[in-house]
Amino acid sequence: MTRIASKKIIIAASGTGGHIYPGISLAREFERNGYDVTFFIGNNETSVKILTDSGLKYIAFNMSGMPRKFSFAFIKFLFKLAKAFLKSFCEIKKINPDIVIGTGGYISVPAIAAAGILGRKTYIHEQNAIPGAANKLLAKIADKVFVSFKDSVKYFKNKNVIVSGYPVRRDIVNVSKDEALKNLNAQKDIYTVLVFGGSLGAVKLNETAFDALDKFSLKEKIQVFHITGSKNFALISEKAKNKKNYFVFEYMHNIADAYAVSDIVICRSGAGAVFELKALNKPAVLVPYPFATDNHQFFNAKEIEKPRFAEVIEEKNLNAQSLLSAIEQIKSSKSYPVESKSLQLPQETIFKEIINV
Ligand SMILES: CC(=O)N[C@H]1[C@@H](OP(=O)(O)OP(=O)(O)OC[C@H]2O[C@@H](n3ccc(=O)[nH]c3=O)[C@H](O)[C@@H]2O)O[C@H](CO)[C@@H](O)[C@@H]1O
Repeated sequence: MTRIASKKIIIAASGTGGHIYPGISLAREFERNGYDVTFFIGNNETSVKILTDSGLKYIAFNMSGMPRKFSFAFIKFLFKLAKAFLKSFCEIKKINPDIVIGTGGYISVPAIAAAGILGRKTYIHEQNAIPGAANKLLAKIADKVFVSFKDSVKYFKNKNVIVSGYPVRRDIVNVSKDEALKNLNAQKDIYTVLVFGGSLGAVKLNETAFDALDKFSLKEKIQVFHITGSKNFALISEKAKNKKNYFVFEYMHNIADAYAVSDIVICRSGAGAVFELKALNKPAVLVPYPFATDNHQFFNAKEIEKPRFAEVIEEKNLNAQSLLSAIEQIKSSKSYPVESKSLQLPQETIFKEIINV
């Protein structure tokens, strides 16, 4: 067993919470073990907002997602990619880590490629049931590939692939309900619903959830925490302004508290949400984002639909009535199976796999 000597690592992650939070979980695990962590992120609003709140060091790159069609925007993207590669190369030489980890988003591509050329150990984590284009490409050069889902091993042929699971943040699993109730100034013993549409929000889900919960509140006393994202925060806040026990947020850095107090969650099925719900054994209504690459959110949702933690509604079938029925179905079902929890968090598994080479 050879131990890696340098106590510095770089984590490249960008774009959405689903890519960045697993990077943060890994960063915390490396920090716990005395490592100095620097993030490479894209300079988009979500990435900067999450990293600033985390207090972790980061370097922002001028990068955005790859346009799907060949166009002027695509040529601009290639230009930015080349610049990001050069910048990654220089920053990796300066910081001098032995390890570079990519947890997704296009920033992983220049970071892992430059690290590979500089002879550093490189690792990637794929969150989704069906891998994205960037990770399929990077798997060809990375030393190891970590995946959340057992079924996604098949997409990485001839590679050193490890099923680690999704590194859910420690605070999400550790927060106590009493503490969370206090932090949110929430009521105890009242049916509590958390609504959110992934890290970027979801307009149709927001509006339909509001209407379904409006009907539900005529039959049941409920309390709602609704995270809207920026696009229709103003609209949902306006609709909810005269409603009792209906709290609207644009974004919640302390979503752990909202999970802890809720009896049911209505959300998209990004890998982050699915594995957080799984870790908490929390019943949910999932509405997969229909335009996710290869419909991966639908397949993510299967992870908790099969053991019946969740009702899944495809967006084409989403309306206030179908959502209300799913909520009522879950509320009346007493027996959601409780999974035994693994004692080792995925970030601990990944840390050990990387360090004990
Ligand atoms: C639209 C899109 O392409 N979404 C993708 C994006 O997910 P996206 O980031 O939208 O959704 P995920 O569910 O994977 O992750 C969201 C994360 O943000 C956190 N959160 C959210 C709202 C909030 O107010 N506070 C907060 O902390 C959640 O707890 C979760 O950890 O990356 C995921 C992982 O690759 C993919 O599965 C998704 O398909």
